[in-house]
This record gives sequence, structure tokens and C-alpha cells, in this order.
Amino acid sequence: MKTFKAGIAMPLLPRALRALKADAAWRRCSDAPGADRRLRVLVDMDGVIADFEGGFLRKYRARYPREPYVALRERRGFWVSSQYGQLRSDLCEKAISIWQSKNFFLELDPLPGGIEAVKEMDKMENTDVFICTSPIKHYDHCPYEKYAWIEKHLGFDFLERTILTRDKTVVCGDILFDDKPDIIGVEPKPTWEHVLFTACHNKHLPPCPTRRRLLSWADDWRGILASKRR
Ligand SMILES: Cc1cn([C@H]2C[C@H](OP(=O)(O)O)[C@@H](CO)O2)c(=O)[nH]c1=O
Ligand SMILES: [Mg+2]
Repeated sequence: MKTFKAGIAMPLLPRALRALKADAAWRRCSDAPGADRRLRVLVDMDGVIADFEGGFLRKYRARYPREPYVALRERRGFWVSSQYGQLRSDLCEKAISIWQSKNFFLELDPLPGGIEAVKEMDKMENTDVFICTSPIKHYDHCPYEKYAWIEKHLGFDFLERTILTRDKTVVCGDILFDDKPDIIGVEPKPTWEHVLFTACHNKHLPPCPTRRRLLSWADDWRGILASKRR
């Protein structure tokens, strides 16, 4: 969105009006939430409210019962296929075939407390919550199943609050709860604070002084939201 420098005299009122509206909209994204501005919370899906890792391991072991696997407590690094490829090169493709299969994303179990937390946020005053999730590029099943999962667990109306994107940095919000340690994209300074949601693959990372963690939905997520309102 183009922003116009405030204070430059516009020849035509409509353009000036448009400029002021654009500037006001831009400010809504960037000013800290105050009494009049609503807090915008972005919640990731896989690894935060949907159990990608548990669902993967269950289906991998069912399809390849005699192949080596990585126990959840042994998981290191965000990308499952990388660790399976290190185990044995052909296991990389076998891993990928699991989440490319029909019903993989649809049949993921909710993670404990996630659905309840999102529903509570949705009812909070001065708060807007969105699910902000990245589909895999093998699009035969994933985009549809992510929408269907949201309808199944949060209701049809929550599709209005569902964002599918491969680049989360361009999404405007105050907080992003996400299990991926490095969230990069075209925007070098995203508006949101990334709160790292603890998952099997990231729990061994050293503490980072500049980034907060949410250990689970039993942790103090309400306190994190409250800290952004002051
Ligand atoms: C390949 C892969 C995908 N994913 C999830 C992350 C993304 O969903 P989300 O943005 O909801 O966390 C999606 C596409 O990469 O699949 C993993 O969590 N681990 C993996 O190893
Ligand atoms: Mg995730």
C-alpha cells in the first residue's frame, strides 16, 4: 500500500482524502494497540493448534512399519524431511509422501488447548485473531484440507479469519504465535512480534533473549496479549 506524506497539499480533495485514509489505515497496522486500537493476533496452524509432528509419525510408521523413524523426543530442526534424509537418503522422499497424501492435513489432531485458546481470544474485547498458515506447494489436498480443518474445529465463520500464505512477513499483526524458529519473507521488519511456540523440533534451541516463547497453551498466552496492549 502506497503511503503519502502527511502535510503535502493535494490538488484534489478526493486524492487527499484517499491519502489520509491510506495513512490512517497504515497507522492502524503500525501503532501500538491502545484503548482505541484493537490487538491483532496471528496464530499459526501446524505445530501450534494442529499436531503435524504427531500426525506425521503415526502415518509414517503405519505406511513404513519396517523403516527407521525419528521419535518425537529425537526431533531436531524444523524440516522433518531433512532429518529423515540424514537417517537414510531415501527416507526423505518417503517422509514427503506422507504429508502430500490425501487427508493428511484434514486428519491432524488438535494440539491440547489450542482450539480453546483461539475461541477465547476471539471473544476478547478489542482483539482480532486470525489463523495464519502456510500450505505446502503440493496443492492437490493441502489448501482444501486446511480450510476444512478450520471449519471442523473452529466453525465455518472462522474461515473469514483464515489466512493462507507462503510469506507471513507481509501479514500485518501485533503477535504471531508460530513454531517455526525463522520466519522470513519479503518484509525485513514485520509488524508482529514472533512468539516461538514450543514444539518437539525447537525445544532444544538455546533461549533467545530477544524472543519470547510460549511453552504450550497451558502457558501464559493471556499475559503475552496483555503485554501488547499497554
Ligand atoms: C514440510 C513441513 C511442513 N510443515 C508445515 C508448516 C506449514 O504449516 P504452518 O504454517 O501452519 O505451520 C506447512 C507448509 O510448510 O506445513 C511442518 O511443520 N514441518 C515440515 O517438515
Ligand atoms: Mg507451524
